[in-house]
Amino acid sequence: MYVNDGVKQLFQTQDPSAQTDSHRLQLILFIAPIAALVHFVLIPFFYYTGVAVLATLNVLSVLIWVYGIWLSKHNRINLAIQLFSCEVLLHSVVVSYYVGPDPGFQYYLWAMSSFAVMDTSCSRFRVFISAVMLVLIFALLNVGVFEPVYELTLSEYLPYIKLANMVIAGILSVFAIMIMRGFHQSQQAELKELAAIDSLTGLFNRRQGGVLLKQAYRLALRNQNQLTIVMADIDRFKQINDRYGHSVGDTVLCQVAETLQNSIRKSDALIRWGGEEFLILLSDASARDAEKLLAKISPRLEQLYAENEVLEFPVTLSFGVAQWQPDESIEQTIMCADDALYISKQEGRNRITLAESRVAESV
Ligand SMILES: Nc1nc2c(ncn2[C@@H]2O[C@H](COP(=O)(O)OP(=O)(O)OP(=O)(O)O)[C@@H](O)[C@H]2O)c(=O)[nH]1
Repeated sequence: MYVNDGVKQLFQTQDPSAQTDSHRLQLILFIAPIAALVHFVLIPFFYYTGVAVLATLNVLSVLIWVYGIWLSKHNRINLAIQLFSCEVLLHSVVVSYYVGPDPGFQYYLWAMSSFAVMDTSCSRFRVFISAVMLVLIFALLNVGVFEPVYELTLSEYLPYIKLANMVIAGILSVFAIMIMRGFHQSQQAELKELAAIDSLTGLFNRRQGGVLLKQAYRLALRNQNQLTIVMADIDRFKQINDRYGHSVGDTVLCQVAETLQNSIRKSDALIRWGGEEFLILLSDASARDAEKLLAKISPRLEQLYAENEVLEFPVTLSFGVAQWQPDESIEQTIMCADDALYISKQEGRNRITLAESRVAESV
């Protein structure tokens, strides 16, 4: 698996609309079956309490909620939400008209207002107005704007029905907000990750590299640990791009990144520093330790070339190594590693150069 596979997956789930849809679908798949079940239970209730019109209305409601589930599963979530809003509105008004506000069916309008704002097909203003309308209609029904046409025969159960409706509607409303909270949190986590990761290779990007370098520097300063910086650069990478095209160049970059990643310890950090340049941050390691570690990389790259059917020459890397000295800043160490890398390039590439002044001190 390439190092960047994880990031590719990240990008696949990164489409914000796809993410919103998965959260809205999750919400619908929780709410709609409950709503359909409640309506289903109400069919015999209204039938035996003598309000046949409401029994029929509940049959229609069950069908609407089931159809809404089908629509949602077929990527028509906004239409499903609009349909649910209309159903709840119609149901609340008709039930209040026939039996008044006492059974508390109008509370579903209140819950629906937080659900209706999830319709992303309309402007924010329209969605806001629709949700506020639902709340206003709830308020009107709740104060008893209609004189009930029927008197329910099981009126002694009305307080319990009202209680159940209030609790169910309230929980649905809380659940809707919880889903949106989860969505917001997962988006924040992904944004944080995207800000730190290079999209091609899946390595830390230069921005995050700066943060890691500072952390490692402070730790080394406090604990008097060794710290070594390696600058690595792919040799004649332009030729690879020019000869085989940019996408092969990208693949080579990812393969090199993966080889480097597999060659360092988990406690070390590999950063994509520039186009075809990498920075390796080795904690608790001297320049000599780094040299030994880097010596293992060339054979691994050669092996990669042997397995590659496109490239006609092996990919090689030039390295510059500098061990941090307690009296210098981390920027100075990076500059030394960069100078050492320059020497590697000057001397013919595919080699490791240790920053001169530090080698004697580090052995
Ligand atoms: N495919 C690909 N190419 C890149 C990327 N970033 C930088 N490059 C290319 O890397 C090449 C770097 O070329 P140079 O700076 O001349 O270095 P080089 O050819 O490796 O030569 P030396 O470093 O001197 O060995 C340029 O052609 C850039 O376009 C990338 O993300 N993908």
